[in-house]
This record gives sequence, structure tokens and C-alpha cells, in this order.
Amino acid sequence: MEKPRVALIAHDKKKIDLIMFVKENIETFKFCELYATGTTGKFLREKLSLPVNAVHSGPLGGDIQIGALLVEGKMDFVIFLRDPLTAQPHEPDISALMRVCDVLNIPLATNLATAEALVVEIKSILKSSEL
Ligand SMILES: O=C(CO)COP(=O)(O)O
Repeated sequence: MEKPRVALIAHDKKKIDLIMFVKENIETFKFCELYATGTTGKFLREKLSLPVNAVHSGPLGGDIQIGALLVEGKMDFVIFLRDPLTAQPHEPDISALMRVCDVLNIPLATNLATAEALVVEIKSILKSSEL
């Protein structure tokens, strides 16, 4: 079976939360094909030495690129820790990404509680593929 393909994205005030979350679940994420927006991907590589396919930074079109991968059927899960308290200049791109997740019924976690639930699901996929 192909590795689960997971997009990891975090706004600036949520980047530490995402790094900590991925670190805590590294035994799951290291068996996934990881994608990230530019700066998030750089953090993941530098702090956790994880191989990540990085697209452009979110404000420069990265969310749209992740959305395009979804449309092409190349993404299985999206973990997107948004900052709900800070206005983003690229809000339309963020909405488009989330909309595409809904159109295509792709699991999307926008907070840590839901991200935990997605990790449970990813673990069970990895476990069943071992059998
Ligand atoms: O802005 C983002 C998502 O909307 C994240 O982009 P970066 O990972 O490049 O900071």
C-alpha cells in the first residue's frame, strides 16, 4: 500500500504547536508521505529532520498548491492549524483549500483535538497495511 499522504500546515502562531504535535507522533508521521507549505515545511525539516515535500509559502500560493494536489487525488489527510485570532492576507486561499477538502470529502483537522483523531485513523491505516 502507498504511504498515507498528509499535508501539514500551520499559521505562524501555531507553528510551535504543530512541531510539538508532529514530534509527539513522529512514529506515525515517519511512515507517511509528508507535504507542507513553505515555512512550515522548513520548520519540520530543521527541527525534526523529517523529509517533507514543501510547496510555496502559504501567503505566496502554497495553500492553493496543496489544494491542487487534493484536486488531483494526491492527498489523503490535511492537518492545518489555523490561527483564528489573526487576519491573514491570503484568507481567500485558505477558504479555497478548506472548501476543496469539503468538496472531496478529505479529512481536515484545523485544531489539535481533531488532529489527534486523524492520527488515530492514520495509525489504523498503517497497522492494517502491515497485515
Ligand atoms: O500561511 C499558511 C497557511 O495559510 C502557512 O504558510 P507557511 O507554512 O509558509 O507559513
